[in-house]
Amino acid sequence: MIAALEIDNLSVVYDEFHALKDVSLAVERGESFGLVGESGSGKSTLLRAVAGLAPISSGAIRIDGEALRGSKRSKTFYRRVQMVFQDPYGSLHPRQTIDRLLLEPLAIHDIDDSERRIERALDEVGLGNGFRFRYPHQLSGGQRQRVAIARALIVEPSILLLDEPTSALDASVQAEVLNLLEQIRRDRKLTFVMVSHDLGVVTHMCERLAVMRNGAVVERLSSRELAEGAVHEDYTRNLMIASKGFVKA
Ligand SMILES: Nc1ncnc2c1ncn2[C@@H]1O[C@H](COP(=O)(O)OP(=O)(O)OP(=O)(O)O)[C@@H](O)[C@H]1O
Repeated sequence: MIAALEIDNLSVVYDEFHALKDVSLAVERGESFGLVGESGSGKSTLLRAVAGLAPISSGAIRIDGEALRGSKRSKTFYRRVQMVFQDPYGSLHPRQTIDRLLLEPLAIHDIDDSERRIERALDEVGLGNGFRFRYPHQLSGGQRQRVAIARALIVEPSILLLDEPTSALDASVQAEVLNLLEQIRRDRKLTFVMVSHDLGVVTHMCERLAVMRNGAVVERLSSRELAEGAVHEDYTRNLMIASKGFVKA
């Protein structure tokens, strides 16, 4: 079976600095895959490279078997991968209504049918049509993140890249948004790649994960293995100790 996302020997180099070194991963369709690692280990860079937001120095990224690189990537390629960032304030333009914010990706991808899609997306993230003409500052943090999720979903991607999607939220709101994401993944049969510094969140949401250090993958394991402390690297054990509330290694 063709993997939803295949990353082969991917490297990203900024000037002389190797932010990613020969990273290889395969994520199956419908799977929720986690990326963990200390700050600066390259997790966001990996997501950004898949989304076309970081320059690929060498290696390949395939989505549903289709490999395209650099400027040769088509719009439909990008449409299949959407990203949700940690800080919805940063990703939602403050002077645009929710309606405008949702129309923007539709315009970029030349998608008609905006009325139906906006209604469906808002409904799906638990915000009714009443939110359409509000501005981001008129929403709570959790509601803003729901808008960011709706904005990613509206172009009907097959993969959602989630970069610390709930780290900026209070604990109870965090659980609500994680449950919402899980529901959406099942309903839409989406593939997730999720970055979180919180190992509890990753093991709750993902079946398998990769541990990153200094731009490389140092260990791959299942969430069950992580939860049971069946890890090989001391580095992974240290991440477990550092992650608040996670099983002590
Ligand atoms: N545009 C850029 N130019 C130069 N260096 C960059 C750029 N983007 C990221 N880096 C560097 O690449 C390394 C990896 O950064 P990245 O944001 O991927 O780490 P991360 O694991 O996501 O960290 P965090 O958990 O703190 O978000 C860091 O050392 C960072 O400074």
